[in-house]
Amino acid sequence: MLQVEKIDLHYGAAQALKGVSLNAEIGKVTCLMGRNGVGKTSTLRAVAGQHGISSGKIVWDGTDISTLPAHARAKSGIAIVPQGREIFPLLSVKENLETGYAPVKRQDRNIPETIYELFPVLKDMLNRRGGDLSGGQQQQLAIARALVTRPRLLVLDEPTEGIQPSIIKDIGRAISWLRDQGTMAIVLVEQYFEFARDLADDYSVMDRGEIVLSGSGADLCEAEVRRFLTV
Ligand SMILES: Nc1ncnc2c1ncn2[C@@H]1O[C@H](COP(=O)(O)OP(=O)(O)OP(=O)(O)O)[C@@H](O)[C@H]1O
Repeated sequence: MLQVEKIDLHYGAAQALKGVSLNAEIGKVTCLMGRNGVGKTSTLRAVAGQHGISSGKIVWDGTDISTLPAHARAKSGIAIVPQGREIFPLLSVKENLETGYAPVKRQDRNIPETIYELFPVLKDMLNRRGGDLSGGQQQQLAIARALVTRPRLLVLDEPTEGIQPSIIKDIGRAISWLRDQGTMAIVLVEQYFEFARDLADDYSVMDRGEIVLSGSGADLCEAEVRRFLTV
């Protein structure tokens, strides 16, 4: 289980997160919603170790990981699918997947067949360059690369952004299948309300660096959440 406890995060003198708390449990999807610039990505960066926190703590599987570097967090089973996907355009699809090997033990350095079951298009395109894939295919590749690390905490930053509806459906199905395996906690940052609502076991909404609403997906009140999503 992930426990983010009252974290603050600063960029220089600017405070981006104020006392943010968030939990994510194995076998559940926790959705983090909010407008642009409210601190969703900063929260994920803090969890993945890409940016330090100034106070509070981050506990993963009972261990305080607040000061662990990003590569050590990856080794502890935390994988991030970044906003904008950040795949390597000149590497092939297969090579992009293999970049996920870095944090895993030598004997686990293979591409699990389930990845091709979730995203069959990747199998057909293994030798194509990452940069030649459509935006939706790149998003699937970015998720697949995270799965190669055998995560127990999968963190996704706006996976539907700029993606065509048919692929959004495939991604939604994949997230829900991964949740149902009961082996990983999933934190999903999303601005696409219906997508988040349909997947959320738990949700939190941010505004101006703070969590302003949270609860279980079953109790999510659309009007209340949308108040913090519309500009
Ligand atoms: N590297 C950075 N340096 C300085 N300020 C930053 C940096 N990254 C983000 N910020 C600022 O921190 C605040 C929170 O940004 P963050 O990216 O976490 O928000 P977000 O909710 O993820 O938004 P978006 O959906 O646009 O990614 C914003 O005011 C943003 O301008």
